[in-house]
Amino acid sequence: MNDPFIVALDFPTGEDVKAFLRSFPHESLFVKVGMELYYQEGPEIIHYLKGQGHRIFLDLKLHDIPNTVKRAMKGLARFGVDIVNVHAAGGTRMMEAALEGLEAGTPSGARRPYCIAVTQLTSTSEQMLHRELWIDRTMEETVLHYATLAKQSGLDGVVCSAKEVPLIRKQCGEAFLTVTPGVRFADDEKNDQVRVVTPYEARKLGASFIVIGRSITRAENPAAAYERLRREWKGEENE
Ligand SMILES: O=C(O)c1cc(=O)[nH]c(=O)n1[C@@H]1O[C@H](COP(=O)(O)O)[C@@H](O)[C@H]1O
Repeated sequence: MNDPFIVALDFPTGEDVKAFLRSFPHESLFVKVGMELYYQEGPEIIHYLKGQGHRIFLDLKLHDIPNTVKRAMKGLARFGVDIVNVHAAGGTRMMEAALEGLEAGTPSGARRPYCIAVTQLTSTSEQMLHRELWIDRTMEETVLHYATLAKQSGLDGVVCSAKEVPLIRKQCGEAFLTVTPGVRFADDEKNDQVRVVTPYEARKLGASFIVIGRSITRAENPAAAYERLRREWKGEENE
């Protein structure tokens, strides 16, 4: 079944990943490999997960000068992952370069990975935006502006909070992907996340995919937590 859920495999080793995935012996998941795992295990873990039939969001959040991003993306395109990302704050020329690299590196006959841009991290509050980052606009205006830049650069979508999805859909169209972390069950700790919604709220707001980590990966019974996610997404467990 193709669930719109991307499970963040934020683990320090491949062994931890394998132990976690033993809870899902018959499932092809959509998983996210981020910095913690990739910086330890490298391309090997990508090949392993692909070999197990999982779809992959390789979340390395590239943010550098256009030439560097282009060349890095050219190499990443060879892995055959489904989604990669950059920071929209790198600007339109950097985002265009990311796409050029992906197009150049994708083997002929293969599909280019989707490229999406992080707008504002879901750990960023409105207050932090103004006081610390000196961004003089509201969170919604800022996220919408970055989404527009990503769209103008030819990217396939953005990473944002589900709270911002309705505005982005209106401005950037229904086909533009909205991938939304900062998802928690109502009784979960928020941890370092600030712009948080429940799975049911994310669906109501129109998120294309939700990214969910600790609520599943740190659950006592990950398979049961994943089933709860499926039920909540469908609205079967909401008042
Ligand atoms: O790009 C991301 O995936 C990302 C962007 C963002 O704004 N916020 C965010 O939490 N993430 C990632 O989404 C995952 C969320 O994990 P949990 O907070 O454990 O559900 C982590 O792997 C983060 O690196």
